[in-house]
This record gives sequence, C-alpha cells and structure tokens, in this order.
Amino acid sequence: MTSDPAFSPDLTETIARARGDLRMGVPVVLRAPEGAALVMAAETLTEARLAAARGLARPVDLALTGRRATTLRARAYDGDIARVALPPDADLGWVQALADPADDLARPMKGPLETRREGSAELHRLALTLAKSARLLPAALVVPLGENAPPGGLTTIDAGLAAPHLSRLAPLEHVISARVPLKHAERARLHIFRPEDGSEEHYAVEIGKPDRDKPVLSRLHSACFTGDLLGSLKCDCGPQLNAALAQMGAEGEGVLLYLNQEGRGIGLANKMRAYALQDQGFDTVEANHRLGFEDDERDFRLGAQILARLGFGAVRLLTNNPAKIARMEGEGIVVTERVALKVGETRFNHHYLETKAKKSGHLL
Ligand SMILES: Nc1nc2c(ncn2[C@@H]2O[C@H](COP(=O)(O)OP(=O)(O)OP(=O)(O)O)[C@@H](O)[C@H]2O)c(=O)[nH]1
Ligand SMILES: [Zn+2]
Repeated sequence: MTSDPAFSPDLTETIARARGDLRMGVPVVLRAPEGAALVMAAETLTEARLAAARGLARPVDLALTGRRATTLRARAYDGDIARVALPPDADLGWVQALADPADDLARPMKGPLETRREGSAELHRLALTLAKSARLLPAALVVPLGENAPPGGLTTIDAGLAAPHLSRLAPLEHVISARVPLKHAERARLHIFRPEDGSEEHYAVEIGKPDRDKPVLSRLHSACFTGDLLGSLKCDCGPQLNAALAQMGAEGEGVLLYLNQEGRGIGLANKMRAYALQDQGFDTVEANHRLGFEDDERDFRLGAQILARLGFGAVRLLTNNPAKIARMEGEGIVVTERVALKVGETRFNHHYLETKAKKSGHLL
C-alpha cells in the first residue's frame, strides 16, 4: 500500500463523493471547530438510520430552508435557514412530511415546531447547500457527534473549507467538439464542457463560424426534458429552443448554450414535485418556494464562462428574461441587444408565462 497523498481525494472530489452519498442515503460527516455532525438528506433517510441517529442521544435537528419554514409557519432564526428540533416521538413520516410539501394541504398541521436560535447554523447551511447540489429536497437531518467518534467509512468534509468552495463556479474542461448537421443549420458544431466538480456536463451548439470580434446571436437555454424532448405544452421551452436554432440557421451563425440546469436548477424530480403542487393550484413560483427553493436556482455564471471559453465577449441575447442579461453583464459579457423570443404560448402555459412576467420580471 502506498500512502502517497496524490491518490487521496482533494476537497472538490470529496464534495462530489458527498453528493453521491447523500443521494444514496449514506451519512456525511461535516467537521467544524465547534464539533462534528452527521448529515443525512431527509429524502433518502431510512427508519434504521433515523433510529441510529437517536441512539447517539444528542439533540437532532432537521435543517430546512427559510422558504420551507415560511410554508410550515416555523420561525427561521437564521434567516435563510431554520433548525427544527426533532421531537422525541418523531418518526420517518414526520421528517418526510416536513421535507416534502406533497401532502401539506391534506395534512396541514405539522406543528407546533420548535426551532433553535442558539448556536451556529453553519453546518445546517452547508448541509442544505449539499442537498440542493445533489438535486434532492433541501432538508437534512443534522446530528451532532459530541464526544462520539464518527462511524467508519464516511465521507468527511471540513465545513470551513467547503462552504466557500461550493459558492465558487467550478472550472470547465472542454472535452470534445464535432460537427452535427442540424435541420435548421447544416454547418453546426457541438462542444461538450465538463465541470471539474463532477456535476452535469453542458453543451454549446455553434452555428456557422461566428466572428469572435462581433456580438454573436446567442441563447442561454436551460434544459427542460418535458418541453425540449416530450413537447410538453406546460412551458415554452421546446418552441424557444427550436425558434432560436431556426433564427441562427437563417442568419447563418450563432451560439446556443444548452445548460443542464433542469427545472431552473432544481433537477427533474424536484420540477415534477413542483408540477404536482401546480396541480394543487400553486403557481410556478409558489411551488418552488413551498419545496424550499428560490424561484430560480440557476447559476448563469456558467453561461458566461462557456461564452468566454469559446472566445465570445459580446452577444445579441435571445431572451425575455432581464435577469439573464444582468448576469451576463455582471460576468463581463456585453449584451449589445436583447432579441425577443416569443413563441409557443398554449392554453396550458398561458398562466405560467403570465406568472413569469408578474413575479420574475419577464418581458411580455
Ligand atoms: N422549477 C420549475 N422549473 C420550470 C417550470 N417550468 C419550466 N421550468 C424550467 O425553467 C427553465 C426555463 O428556462 P429558460 O426558458 O431558459 O429561461 P427563462 O428564465 O424562461 O428565460 P427566457 O426563456 O430566456 O426568456 C427550464 O430549466 C425548465 O425546465 C416550473 O414550473 N418549475
Ligand atoms: Zn420547459
């Protein structure tokens, strides 16, 4: 056996491993100067692990976002985070009901919920960041280890190092580019970019050979499995994707970024949870909030980074979303023109588009 540290995972790799652990239901150890804690995602928690957490005889918290706490009428003393004390008789169903709003209307009374105000919320905040980045519901059990040694074989993260690390944008590796003739543009190339943090790859479709010294017609498209692939009438994504490529094809050049930020960054499973809430009468923004997410969890720095990597510094941006323009400019990409992209309105998405205009500032 070699003990060469080059073989050991670094911080980025350890965090990627922790994401996988949480998705599988395996606890992760977060270490801080005030003590270590075991963290488990509420979504993948089991009865056996909940019982084991109680066996440690320490006060156990369920960390929720401030958004979820508002729906549950629980006090979030840390602003963006609420630390709900696990009652002695709480079972797995209780944890899941707090984490998942699916049955909020059928079973409205979860409380009274006791939330903590003393001590630090640092590990709770990190636990929720990890759960979100694993595309799980943002709810996690936080079990202080106290004098107990962490169980063997668990991924261990230094919280002080991980928090700033998670807020930075992972560098992208350009993997490969190749020609893909498209219906709308025979001269097209697909570029694949892979984030160094082990998260999903993103794609750039380059139409023609745009001059890098001029503003390029560009679209930052966020993945929408239901709209892009299934032809869902519940949103306008499919027609927007098609129309953007058609316009680039007609002009002979352009660049479309296909960012794998499904569901405005919450992942497809959570987007379907949001759709189920919309079936109960909530709009697209309310549904995200009830789940514990912000309206939009996407990181558009990614788009700016890919444009810069391809050599573009200025764009004519196909969008109705002013936030995308602001984010591009904030990252040093000049937006010389907004090109409106109004297609695909149906009787099923009329309310969705209206909500985006009213609540998220989209231009009509
Ligand atoms: N969470 C959530 N995501 C949704 C919903 N409907 C569509 N989406 C996602 O929203 C994103 C739409 O992205 P875009 O069309 O690129 O962005 P946009 O903010 O609407 O801006 P423009 O289309 O550029 O005007 C996709 O990732 C979809 O999967 C919804 O009801 N809830
Ligand atoms: Zn869509």
